[in-house]
Amino acid sequence: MLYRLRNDFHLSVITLMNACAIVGITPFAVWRFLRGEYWIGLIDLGILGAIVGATLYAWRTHKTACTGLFLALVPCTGGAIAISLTAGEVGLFWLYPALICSFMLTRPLIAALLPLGALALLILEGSAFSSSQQIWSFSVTLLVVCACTYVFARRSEHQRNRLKHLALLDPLTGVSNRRALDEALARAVSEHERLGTEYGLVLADLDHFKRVNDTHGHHTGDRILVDFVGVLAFNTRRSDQLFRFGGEEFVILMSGTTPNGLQAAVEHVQSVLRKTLTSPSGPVTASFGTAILQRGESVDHWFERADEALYRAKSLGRDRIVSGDRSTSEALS
Ligand SMILES: Nc1nc2c(ncn2[C@@H]2O[C@H](COP(=O)(O)OP(=O)(O)OP(=O)(O)O)[C@@H](O)[C@H]2O)c(=O)[nH]1
Repeated sequence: MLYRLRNDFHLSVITLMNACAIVGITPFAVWRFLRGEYWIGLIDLGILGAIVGATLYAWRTHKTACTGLFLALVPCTGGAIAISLTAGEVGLFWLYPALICSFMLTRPLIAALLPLGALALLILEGSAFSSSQQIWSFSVTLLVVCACTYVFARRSEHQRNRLKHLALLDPLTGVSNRRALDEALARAVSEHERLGTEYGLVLADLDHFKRVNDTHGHHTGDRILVDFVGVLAFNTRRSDQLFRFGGEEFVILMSGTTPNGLQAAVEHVQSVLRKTLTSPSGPVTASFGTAILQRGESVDHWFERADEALYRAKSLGRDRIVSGDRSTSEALS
């Protein structure tokens, strides 16, 4: 539970809003009932019920984007409109917290349009305002708050996306990192189980890379890693996904592939590497371990088979492809 709260920004905002709603709206609902204002008390309870229900839905289904939109639209904006129409000008103040919550729950543009739409509706209906001066001052303050919050929300959305991007990319080669690989492998296994999509895994590791680093320095090593990634990326399909697993080891996740297709794809990459990848002292080669995802197989077992195949490719002399799908070790040079 704590893990999900820490790692899912939208779920944490929805849960926080739920907690604030319970603490903030319940006393108002009780107070309204005690004063005999049953309609407003019922609206408060309706808002509370919608927020609690939507929060439970988000926790169960992981559908935080549509839950956020629902919360911004129905309990926040709809609730603020209902309170304003029932309670008059004192209810108008609820549009401000509704506005702030909408920006936390959904995309900035939608969040900006919701309070403006609510304001237009309330002005047209007219009963919530006591004078035209009040309409002007309320409209101007709401517009100012809306514009400032929009700018702030756009900036923080941009920064959040950038952080997410950086957290999943390897800074040297620009390909996805190990964290992204873990997510992609879990997705592949689940899709294989649900839809039967075939997946192939390729572990590619540069041969004697330590020697290259020791002889020519880390700058040359880095350049070779970048060239290696270029060959892997440009000689596989656009639908194939490339990851840096660590050091000089990379992973290619291929979808919709058969054992023969996987073998042919890796042979093609290997032949291009043999012709193009060089260090100042000569060609640089790579070893490959491959494995096709089997029915009912876990991520760990699938990865282990490809890793063992790579280990065999290294011990058989390097610069070769070994498949982890065959019961007997088969090495192709
Ligand atoms: N330049 C550079 N070197 C790296 C980077 N990450 C890991 N390495 C180096 O990669 C080398 C890996 O060495 P080993 O694990 O012994 O592998 P190897 O020398 O390629 O030997 P085999 O894999 O058995 O063929 C080490 O020297 C690491 O320092 C990096 O980002 N840049």
